Amino acid sequence: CKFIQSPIDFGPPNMLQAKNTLSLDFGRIIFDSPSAVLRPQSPEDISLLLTSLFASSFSKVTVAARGAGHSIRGQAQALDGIVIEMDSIPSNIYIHKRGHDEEGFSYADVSGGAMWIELLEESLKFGLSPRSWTDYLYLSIGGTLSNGGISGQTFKHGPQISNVLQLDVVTGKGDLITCSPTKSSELFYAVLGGLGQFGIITRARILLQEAPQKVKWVRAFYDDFDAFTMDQELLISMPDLVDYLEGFIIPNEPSLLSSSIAFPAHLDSMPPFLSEGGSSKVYYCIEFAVYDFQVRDTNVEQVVEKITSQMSYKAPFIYSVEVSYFDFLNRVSMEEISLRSRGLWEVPHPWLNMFVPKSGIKEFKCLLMDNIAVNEFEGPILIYPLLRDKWHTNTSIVLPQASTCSEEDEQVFYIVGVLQSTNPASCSAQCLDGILRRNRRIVEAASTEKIGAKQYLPHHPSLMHWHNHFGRHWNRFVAHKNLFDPLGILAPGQGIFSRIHASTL
Ligand SMILES: Cc1cc2nc3c(=O)[nH]c(=O)nc-3n(C[C@H](O)[C@H](O)[C@H](O)COP(=O)(O)OP(=O)(O)OC[C@H]3O[C@@H](n4cnc5c(N)ncnc54)[C@H](O)[C@@H]3O)c2cc1C
Repeated sequence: CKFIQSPIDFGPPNMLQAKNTLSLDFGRIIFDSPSAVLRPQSPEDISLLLTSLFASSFSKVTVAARGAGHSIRGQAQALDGIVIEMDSIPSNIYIHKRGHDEEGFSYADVSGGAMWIELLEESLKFGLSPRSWTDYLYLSIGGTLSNGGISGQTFKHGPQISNVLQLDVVTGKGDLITCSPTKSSELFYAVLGGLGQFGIITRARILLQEAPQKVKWVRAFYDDFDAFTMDQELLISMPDLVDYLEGFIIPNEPSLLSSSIAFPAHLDSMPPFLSEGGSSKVYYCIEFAVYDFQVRDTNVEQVVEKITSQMSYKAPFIYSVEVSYFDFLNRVSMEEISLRSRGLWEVPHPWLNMFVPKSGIKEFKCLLMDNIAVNEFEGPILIYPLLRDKWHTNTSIVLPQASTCSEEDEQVFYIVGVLQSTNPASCSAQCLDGILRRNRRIVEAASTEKIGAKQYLPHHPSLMHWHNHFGRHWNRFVAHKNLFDPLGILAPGQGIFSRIHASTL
């Protein structure tokens, strides 16, 4: 890249000509090109840029922080604006291991642009690890904290945004602020799950725990949805025994095989996907794990036996393997390698993720299955329960409102991830557009009071839809925008707020 004249005449020095890759993301659906890219060397570079833009009366330049660019709908893009490549700031991982007679926690200080895989590798050197994960580790710290960060540990430890002790943030005014639950707490909670709207995370302090050596990883199959969800809810009621819980809908055999690449068990005696009458059958799979700390006096086999003896899976279809903790957490990278080798990684991904109240999960499943072509569906469909009290209500993330039922039922809601890939060889632009329209129909139908679902990693077509998405939290979200990024400079790719001139304030 060559240095070019920056779109503002007083910006920091590392402003470069935008590269084509900056208009690309994992979704490959939106391709908005910026005018320039900033590769900061420090948070101060970011602060200088935003201070300059904020002070400029007539600038309409927007700024998007880009972590790993694994968004689906252009959320880290900035049309004609500036993209900040967060990985250009050194990862600077500092691990604090709590001493035996010391109060407090072990934690890691890490740059916002570092990837979770880097943090895992570094913390393991100290026998430590973050508690809460995403399934895929090549995502940036700042990117997932701007959304939520969920995986099979979330029922036990909460999402990644519940496992942060402190943040350094550059606001849309250019102020560089250290915040925590007790210091500048409004900014701290606003930024967590805040879709990049209030500030750029340049450093995060992440809670760590002792890392296990090994993991016992179990998969059990069901052909009955009620039995499947009942067992999932049973497992999340046993956090002393279970360390991780997820689940899948398996629409067809290739879907099972492609989601089993990292699971080194022989699945040769799988249940048949065609019923005797010739119609296709759908299965459900619970995936749970028990961590093996080895040094502790626990027999992991006995723990697994205690759990499985209470489950109602379709016998004999249960499989278990033992893998290292690192391989378990990094399991999706094996799928990435396989998909890349078949040219199926860098393809459009019309993904849809929804939080669904327990009271509406069966109806949502029927809505989904009525709308997808079961035989042709490519990619996993994740579905697993989460517990509401593991999420701080002050953060910006939107959870579903439970409409009816008892207090106990309101505690549980599900994440459903429809993680579809489309192969351009068999799915044209028109076909992709059809899937996006279908997803929108599902969102509309599931957002009614009857199901009461909310999108995770949301994308909405209009301000009115965003208003509905946030519901009773909309006013708080707008108030935070006015406080921390009043000119609407940050994260334009989310499509929530418009950029305004300082002169119109
Ligand atoms: C293969 C794959 C697997 C995934 N698995 C999971 C999963 O298991 N659980 C889960 O919760 N999510 C998952 N995701 C979704 C993922 O968490 C989000 O897409 C996340 O935003 C990706 O992080 P990123 O670094 O790529 O963010 P980007 O796409 O770079 O950015 C996302 C948004 O955050 C903003 N942003 C980026 N960095 C910062 C920062 N430092 N400060 C403030 N704002 C910032 C951007 O401007 C943008 O608006 C997965 C995505 C993929 C592609």
